[in-house]
Amino acid sequence: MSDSNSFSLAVRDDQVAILTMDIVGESMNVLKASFASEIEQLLQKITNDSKIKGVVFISGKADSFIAGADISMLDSCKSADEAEKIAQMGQQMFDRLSQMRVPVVAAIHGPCLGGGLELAMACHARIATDSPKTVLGLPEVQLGLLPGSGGTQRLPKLVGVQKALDMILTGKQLRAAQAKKAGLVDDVVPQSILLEAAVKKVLAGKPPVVVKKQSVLNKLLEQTSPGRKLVFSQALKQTLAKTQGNYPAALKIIRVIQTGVEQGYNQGLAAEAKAFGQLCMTPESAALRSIFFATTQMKKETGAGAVIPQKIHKAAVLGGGLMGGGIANVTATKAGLPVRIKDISEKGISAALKYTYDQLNKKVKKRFLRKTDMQKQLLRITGTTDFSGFHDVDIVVEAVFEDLALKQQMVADIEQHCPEHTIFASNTSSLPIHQIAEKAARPEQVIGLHYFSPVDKMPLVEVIAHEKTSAQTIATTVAFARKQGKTPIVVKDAAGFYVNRILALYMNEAANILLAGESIEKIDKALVKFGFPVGPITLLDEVGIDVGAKISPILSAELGERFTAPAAFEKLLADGRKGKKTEKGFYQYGKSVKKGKKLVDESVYNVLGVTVAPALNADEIASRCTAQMLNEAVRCLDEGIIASARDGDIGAIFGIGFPPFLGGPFRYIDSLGVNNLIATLRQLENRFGSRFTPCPRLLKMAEQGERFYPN
Ligand SMILES: C[C@H](O)CC(=O)SCCNC(=O)CCNC(=O)[C@H](O)C(C)(C)COP(=O)(O)OP(=O)(O)OC[C@H]1O[C@@H](n2cnc3c(N)ncnc32)[C@H](O)[C@@H]1OP(=O)(O)O
Repeated sequence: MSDSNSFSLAVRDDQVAILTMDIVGESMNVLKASFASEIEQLLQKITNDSKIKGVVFISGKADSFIAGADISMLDSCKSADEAEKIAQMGQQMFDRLSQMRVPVVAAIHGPCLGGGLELAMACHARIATDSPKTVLGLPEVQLGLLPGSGGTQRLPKLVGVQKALDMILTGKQLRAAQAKKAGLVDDVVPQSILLEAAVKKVLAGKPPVVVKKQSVLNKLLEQTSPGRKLVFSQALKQTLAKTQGNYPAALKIIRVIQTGVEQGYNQGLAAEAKAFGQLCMTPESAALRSIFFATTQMKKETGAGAVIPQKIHKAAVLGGGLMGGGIANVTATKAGLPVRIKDISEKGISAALKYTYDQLNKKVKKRFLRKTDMQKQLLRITGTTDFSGFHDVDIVVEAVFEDLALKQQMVADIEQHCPEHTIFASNTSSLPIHQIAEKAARPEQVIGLHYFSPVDKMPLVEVIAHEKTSAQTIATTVAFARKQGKTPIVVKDAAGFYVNRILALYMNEAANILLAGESIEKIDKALVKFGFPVGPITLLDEVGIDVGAKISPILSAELGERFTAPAAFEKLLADGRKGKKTEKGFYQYGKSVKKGKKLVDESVYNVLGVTVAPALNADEIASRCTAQMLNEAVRCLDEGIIASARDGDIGAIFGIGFPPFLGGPFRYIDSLGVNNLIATLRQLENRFGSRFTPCPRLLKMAEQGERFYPN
C-alpha cells in the first residue's frame, strides 16, 4: 500500500492494483497540476512490479468520480503560455496512462466531467454505474474553454466525429446508458458491483480497440475526405449561427478537432493545448468562469443567514396551468417530493399531469431515464379539485391568475386547510407580496417565489420576502427552490422585483425603436447578435403582449414615468394581438407557417401606424436597449432590490438570458467602464429625455472611480 495526499495504491491478492483518487479535505476530486508527479510515480511503481496484472482507477469519494481540472487553478493563470503548459502536462499524464503495459480500467460513479472524462478516456476501458448521479461530459465550452488534455482527440475516436462535435460544442452530459450507446463506456453496472466489475474487466486483459459500428451514411461522412469536409463546414455554419461569433471557444473546438482528424493525433494535441492556453486568457472565459464561482458560492447560502431550513416532505401547487404544471413537474422530478395539484377542473389537472408525462417520456426515449424511474416520478404527482390531501403539505406554491383578491382568498384557504407551519409561496410576477399577505393570519409564512417560463428549463427563481416574512420561511423556500434544481436570488418586495423590472425597460426601448421606424427583424437580430437568446419583439410575442400591457401600468405607478409603455401598443390589443398564444402578434403563426421559419406579420406595422424607415445600425439598437437595462440594474442594487452585483448578474443571466459571455449586467458595466456607460446614457438623454438619465449610484461610482468587482 502506498499513500499520498490524494492517491492511494493497493494491490489485491489477484494482483489487480486499485488506484484510488481522494483529495483530502475537498468535497470533490479535481485535477491539479501538482498531481502530475504523484501520478507518474505511482504509474512507475506499477510498471516496476511485473506481478501486477492491471489497474482499476476509482474515486474514493462517495458520489463523484472527477469534476475536471481545478477551475480556480485555471483562473489564476497569468498567461496563455502558463495555461498551455497545464494542458500539455495533462496530455502527457494521460498519454502515459494509455501507454501502460497492463490494462487500466476506469470505474466511474458520479460526475465524470472535463479532465475527469479525459482521464477516463485515456484508460483502456470504462465501466460506469447506472446511478442517476453518474454523468459523463466535456463541459469546458461552458467555461469558454475546450477540453485541454486530449479530450478533443480521444472523444472523436470513441464516439465518432459528429457525436464528439455535438458533445464538446454543447458541453452536454450523458447518463451511463446514453454513454454506453454512444460508445463512451464499455459496461454499465449497479454501484454495488462497480469495483468487482472493473476488476473482472482488468483480468480479461487489454480489450482490443473497438471501432464503433457506423451506418453507411456516417461512414461516408466521417471516413471520406469530402464527407468530413461537409461535417466540419456544417458544424461551423451552425455554430456561427448559434453563437453569433460571441464565443471564441466554439470555433476553436471545431478547428482543433479537425486538425486531429486531418493531421493526426500529435498535431491535434498541439493545436488543442495552444487553443486552450489562448482561450483561458479571453474575457469571455473569465466571465463564464465567474458564473461558475458565483453559482457554487450561492449553493451554500440560505438566503437568511444562519437559519436552518425546515424540512419539506410534501408540497402542493394551486393552479394546473402552464406555470403550475411546470412547478409540479420540477417538484416531483427534480426535488423528488410528492406534490398535490389543485385546480378548479379535472381538465386542468389532466393537462398538468400530461405535461410531466410528455417531458419524462422524451427522456425515456433518449435513454436519459429508465421507464421504472419515470413511473416513480409520475406517481409523485396527484391532483384534486378540493383541498383533500392538503392536511400534511409543508409548502404551497400558488400559480393562479394575477388577481389580488383571488390570491388573498388562496392564503385564507391554505391557512384553513393546511397545518400551522405551511408556507404560502406566490408565483406572482407583478403583485406586491405584502398585499397578498395583507389579510393573512400568519403573514410571516407568506413569501413570493417567482419562476420563469418554461419552468423546467429556466434556472432562476426570485424569492421575495415582504417585511414580515420570517427568516425561517425565506431559508426554507430557498432550500425548496434549490431542490427543484433552481438558482434562487432573494429580492426585495417592490414592483417588478428585479428581473421583470430591468426587462421591462429593455422591452419598452425596443418598442420605442420599432415605433420610430426600425423593422422588427432588425431589432430582434441586433439583440440576438448582442448575445440574447431571442430578440425583444419575439420575446414580447412569447410572453404575451397582454401580459406586458398589464404589468406596465403597475410598474409606472410604483416606479415612475420611465416604465410607461408606448401608447401605440394599446392598438395591438384592440386588434386582438396578444402574441404567440393567440397566433396573432408581431410574427406569423399557425399551420401555414413553415416550421423553423419566422416571418413578420407585416400587417402589424399598419396597426401601429409605423412606416419602416431604417436609421439605426445593429450596435446602436443594442446599445439603446441595453443602456436602459444596465442603468436600471444599478438602480435596483442601489435600492437594495438585489443584495449584490453578483445576484444581479446571475439573475439577469439565468432569468432573461443576458449574454453569459459578458458575465451579467454588472460585470459588463465594469468592462465597459462606468464613465463610458454614463457618456452613452447622457447622449441618449439629450435626444430622448429623462428615461436615459444615469442613476445616482452610477454617477457616484464615476466620481469615486469605483467598480462593482475588483479588477
Ligand atoms: C483541461 C480540462 O479539459 C479543463 C477542465 O476540466 S475545466 C473543468 C470542467 N469541469 C466542469 O466544468 C465541472 C464543474 N463542476 C460542476 O459542474 C459541478 O460542481 C458538479 C456537477 C461536478 C457537481 O455539482 P454539485 O454536486 O452541485 O456540487 P458543487 O457545489 O457544484 O461542487 C462541490 C465542490 O466542488 C467544487 N468543484 C466542482 N468542480 C470543480 C472544478 N472543476 N474545479 C474546482 N472546483 C470544483 C466546487 O467549487 C465545490 O467546492 P466547495 O465545496 O469548496 O464550495
